[in-house]
Amino acid sequence: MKWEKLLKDGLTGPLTLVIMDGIGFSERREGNAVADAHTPHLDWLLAHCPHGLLKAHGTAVGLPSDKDMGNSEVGHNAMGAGRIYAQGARLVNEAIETGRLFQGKTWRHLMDYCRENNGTLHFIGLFSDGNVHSHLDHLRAMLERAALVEKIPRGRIHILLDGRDVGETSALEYVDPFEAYLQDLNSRAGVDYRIASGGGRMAVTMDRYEADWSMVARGWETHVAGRGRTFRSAREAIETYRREIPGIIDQDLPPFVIADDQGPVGPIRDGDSVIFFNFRGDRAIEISRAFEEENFDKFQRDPYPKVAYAGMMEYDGDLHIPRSYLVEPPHIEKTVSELLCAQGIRQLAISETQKFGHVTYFWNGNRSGKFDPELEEYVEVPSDQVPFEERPWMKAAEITDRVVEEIRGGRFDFMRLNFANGDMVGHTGIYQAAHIAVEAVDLCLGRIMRAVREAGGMLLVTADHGNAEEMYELDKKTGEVKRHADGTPKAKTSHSLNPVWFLVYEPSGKLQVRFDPEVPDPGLTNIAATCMQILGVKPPDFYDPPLLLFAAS
Ligand SMILES: O=C(O)[C@@H](CO)OP(=O)(O)O
Ligand SMILES: [Mn+2]
Ligand SMILES: [Mn+2]
Repeated sequence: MKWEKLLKDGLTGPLTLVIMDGIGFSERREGNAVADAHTPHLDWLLAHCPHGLLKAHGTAVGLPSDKDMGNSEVGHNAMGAGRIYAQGARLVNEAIETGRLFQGKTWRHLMDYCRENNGTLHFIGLFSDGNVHSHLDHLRAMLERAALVEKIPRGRIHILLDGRDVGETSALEYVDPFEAYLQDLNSRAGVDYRIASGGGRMAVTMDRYEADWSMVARGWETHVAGRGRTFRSAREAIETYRREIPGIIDQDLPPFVIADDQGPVGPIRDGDSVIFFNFRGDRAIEISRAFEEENFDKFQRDPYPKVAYAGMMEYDGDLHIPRSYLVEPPHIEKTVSELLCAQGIRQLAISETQKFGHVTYFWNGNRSGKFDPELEEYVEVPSDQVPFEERPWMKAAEITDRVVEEIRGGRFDFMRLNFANGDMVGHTGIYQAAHIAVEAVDLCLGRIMRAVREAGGMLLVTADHGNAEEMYELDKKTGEVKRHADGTPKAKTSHSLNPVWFLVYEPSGKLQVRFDPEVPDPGLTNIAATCMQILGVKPPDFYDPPLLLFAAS
């Protein structure tokens, strides 16, 4: 029993932290699947328990500006690290602005390799300015450098269409200006740079947590082999697929290969250099492994060209994936799990596949290993392999089964879990499904509340960023809901800028919990110290302060 502090305060059960992925708070009712859903448990907590709102986007989570929405990586990093770290988006900006990116040995090697082999320079990555996984400004800065300064004669760009961090059918708003930009660059620099292949980010290449390797295999066929349905241009591919598959949104667009009279314009061959320009790791690890691992058994790589490969960042600091990268990632040290392990606190982390790495790898500062296998258990419930609007309940019930069992069993002092529903279903843009997703989470919350009450433990409920509470596009200037010509609202598939709840359920009432009004600008980074405080471990001074006060302490 490690809950000495909890016991002293009169608690007899563990501390449980529920992260409702993508369930933020907004006062707006229209398009708000959280406010609209039947959520008696959330409502009860809001009516009877101490609660407050936390900042979960922008500079509060280490992003370049407050115009940047939150996301799972930065949200879980912030929760687990207890303080703000400058995140990938910001670090890449700085590396480009100072020119450091182009002076490093990785960039030099990529340039030399394709120059010496008379090879082509390839870029693969998420093609938008969403700033969650990538930013087009980074791509353009590298293209410019390669063309004008390095004078690499041939460049090929493999574009993963977004529609998940930006408007759901916005692909052409990126493709058209980019084609014009390439044309201008080609004539200014006397080079031949072209879009070579692509596809929706949920159809090819950007799988995560090994949920579906076939996505990466399809990406390999498309970008590397140059095999697949061919089109004259990316625009033609997008327009054709939209016509053929009514209602399709960008993230799901099938793969396409660009070909001219000579055939595919940009398969990847021996002697080429390849840059995967996403800075975020989860969806970049599998394709990086496919390029780098000699012995690779996830799919047949045909062909497997000999190339110089680099990622924008190191995506996994434990496993060192990829071996070469352009920008140092944030070095997140002394995360809360590590500090709690040092005090012998037994911890469970659990989610389903889609968010498993979020409560482990992201929470632990982008590390895939455990700090102390004796004290920690990580549980992954396999996710369904279906479009999530078809099963909006996802694996919430299975996660809850295990959590309830562990609350009763008393094997852990601290448990953290992530419910994927609000986010994964929110990203589909399908309102009815998001509504059901939120209700599924609330139903499970009720079960966890009961278990916590019976065990005499304590429960914290929060989220990593918003999504399901804002399911319609809003006009940036007027704040009004955007509409199609027929008057129906335009679906929004991305995260939001909204804050998230922090709810405290201490059913015994013995702790007399209240929020500390002195805490300035409460945000996700305050959660780590709050958990430590409840568990009786003094948070370090470099953590942002705990949120709560206890009359009993
Ligand atoms: O699906 C993802 O990769 C992102 C959105 O780009 O969502 P989250 O940050 O919630 O994982
Ligand atoms: Mn998330
Ligand atoms: Mn998301």
